[in-house]
Amino acid sequence: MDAFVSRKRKRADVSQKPVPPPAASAASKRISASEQDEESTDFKLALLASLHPVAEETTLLEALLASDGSVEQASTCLAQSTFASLKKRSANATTGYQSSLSSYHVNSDGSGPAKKALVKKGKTLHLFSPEDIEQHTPCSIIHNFLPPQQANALLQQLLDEAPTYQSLEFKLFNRVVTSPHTFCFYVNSLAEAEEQKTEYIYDGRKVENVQQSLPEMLNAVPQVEEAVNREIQRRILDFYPNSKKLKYQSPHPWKANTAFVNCYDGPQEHVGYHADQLTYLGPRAVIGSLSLGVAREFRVRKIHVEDDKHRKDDGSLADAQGQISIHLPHNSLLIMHAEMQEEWKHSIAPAQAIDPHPLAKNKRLNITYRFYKDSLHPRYTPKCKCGVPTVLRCATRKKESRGRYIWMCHTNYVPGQDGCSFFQWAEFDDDGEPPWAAKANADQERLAKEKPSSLKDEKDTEVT
Ligand SMILES: O=C(O)CCC(=O)C(=O)O
Ligand SMILES: [Fe+2]
Repeated sequence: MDAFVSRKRKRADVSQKPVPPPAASAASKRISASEQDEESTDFKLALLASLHPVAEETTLLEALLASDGSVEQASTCLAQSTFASLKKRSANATTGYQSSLSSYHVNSDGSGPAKKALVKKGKTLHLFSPEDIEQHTPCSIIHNFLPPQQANALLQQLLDEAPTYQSLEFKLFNRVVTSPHTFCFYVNSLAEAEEQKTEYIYDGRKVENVQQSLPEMLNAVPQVEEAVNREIQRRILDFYPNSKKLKYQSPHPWKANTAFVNCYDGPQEHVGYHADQLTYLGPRAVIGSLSLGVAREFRVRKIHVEDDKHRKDDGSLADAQGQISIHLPHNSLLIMHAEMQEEWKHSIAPAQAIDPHPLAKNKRLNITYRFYKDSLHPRYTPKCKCGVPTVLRCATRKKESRGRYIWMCHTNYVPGQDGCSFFQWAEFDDDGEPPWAAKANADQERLAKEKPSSLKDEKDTEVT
């Protein structure tokens, strides 16, 4: 979500290409430009999707290509319906009907993740069962996760708060465009909320609206942590080469110390394809995502290396594979595993029809529990030439740099300000810790000792 939000705020003139840094080496320039191009296409698609919520993503992409990358021109074509292949989004059946992969002649023998692309370009494969989902995507799912009454109590607390959630507004061609859903950011204590507001940077600036997690959100934390840690271990044993954790994946227990809550009110509210920002999570991050209320489709697609095999005749990058749709019913916990953010993109698709939920009516509430690492606090991460802590990105498109991490200037995202295009390769040890981790941990231990014991208990007592 955070990464998607960043793209939308990036700049009003989205057709403008980012300028490469003057002091960078030629190789670095290529990598930076490639990564930013990829970002800018997704950004443009996200803008177009918010302006034309019923158009298919392939239609948006075609309109963008036909308009030489100009969002304004593509939007005009789409609005006038002059774009020859303008299609309405296909009517998704209401989410939640069971179907089986056997109808696709897929052999799921449980011997690790499926290697071959099983869904063709332009097609959507719908998955419902936990076995199919973990075989063919980097996710696992637990249905009926919380005891039903606990899930309803949590949903009710979020529904009470949802009217205060905000959608982001950004300017496009002198129009104010609104993000196609609302959200709120939560941390586990008031002290942490204060720290987020004063020390952390999002989209190149501080954020004002950080809330303390609701009692039922905190109540669910031990269950979420237990399930996510169990699923991480199972994933490693059953799916990773030699049953070993991935390089850069943390060997330590996963904790849920922050949460983004998204509210999708009605079938058209959605979030476009994105990968979550890794700046405070670090490489190979795991995310626990709890869905409540109306069932919706979570779509995933693999990011492909930019090579001739994946190039279309016009030079643009084709999606060699279609998308996979994971159906997320009320009270399901989806775990996005360590290979997800670097290698795949995800979205919540608009729906033509939904089944109203008895409590939530047309709303879906989603909590993405995340683990912010102390060692990636912005006091430690590199600052760009603008003096702002940088954003962590993973190179995905170029074969020669795929999988490498980069610290980049964040200030591009501040409206009215140009960034400095700073970037620097990011180094991590095998466990995903940056070179300054030992100092950060020592600081943490010192702070914990200095903290009066009344403050140490704060998390347990200050929830109202
Ligand atoms: O609503 C969802 O399930 C996904 C939300 C999401 O992708 C995000 O918060 O980054
Ligand atoms: Fe996301």
